[in-house]
Amino acid sequence: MENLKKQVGIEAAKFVKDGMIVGLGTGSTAKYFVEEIGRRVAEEGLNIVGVTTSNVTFDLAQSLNIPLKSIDEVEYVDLTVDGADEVDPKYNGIKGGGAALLMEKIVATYSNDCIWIVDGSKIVETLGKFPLPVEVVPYGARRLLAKFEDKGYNPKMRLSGDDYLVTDMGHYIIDLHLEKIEDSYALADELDNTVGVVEHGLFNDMISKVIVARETGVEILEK
Ligand SMILES: O=C[C@H](O)[C@H](O)[C@H](O)COP(=O)(O)O
Repeated sequence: MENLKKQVGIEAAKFVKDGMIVGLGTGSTAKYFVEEIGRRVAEEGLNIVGVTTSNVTFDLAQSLNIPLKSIDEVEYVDLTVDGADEVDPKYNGIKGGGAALLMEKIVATYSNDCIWIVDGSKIVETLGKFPLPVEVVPYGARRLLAKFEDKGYNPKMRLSGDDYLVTDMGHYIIDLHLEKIEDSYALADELDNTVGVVEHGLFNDMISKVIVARETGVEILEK
């Protein structure tokens, strides 16, 4: 599995060219992409600026001496490469398994192009088996939990040890165990309009390509 993740990380780095502003994703797959960019900066003199999507990725990129700016210091990002938890045939997906969805979605929103890197197990017919992360403000989080419960969304507060997990942006995560998302656009609209929800892990129409690693080889799926 690690080998598959590494393969797609390295493959995605081939889309990065000199002079680009590059969104650096988060997670166990995106880590290999960031490491490959770090290698190219060090060994090939690749000249890019990275924009990170979490504190973990910031620390990794900084340790690799990748020049960094925050999303507020750039007008746009040329290309963002990130992992995903599930991807459907419309190239919509679920992200946020690692609790980084808010920064990831902000960086993706200002990116001219986004690529996801996944192993074959993440490609699904219908989204929803993977619990959908919803980032919420702490104030009123239990009320929101009850509201989602009433809707039959099977919500669970995400924990870190015995406490609620706190995201890099200081929020909580409620995971919706939906099993099946019939209409990811309708659900995204509903969550976008729910008071107390800061962001959710449905990423609709945000990417151009998925690079998939399987035991049989790497495949690039283009929208
Ligand atoms: O919050 C985390 C991100 O959305 C990750 O990109 C996603 O969870 C996939 O992570 P991994 O590559 O570790 O499966």
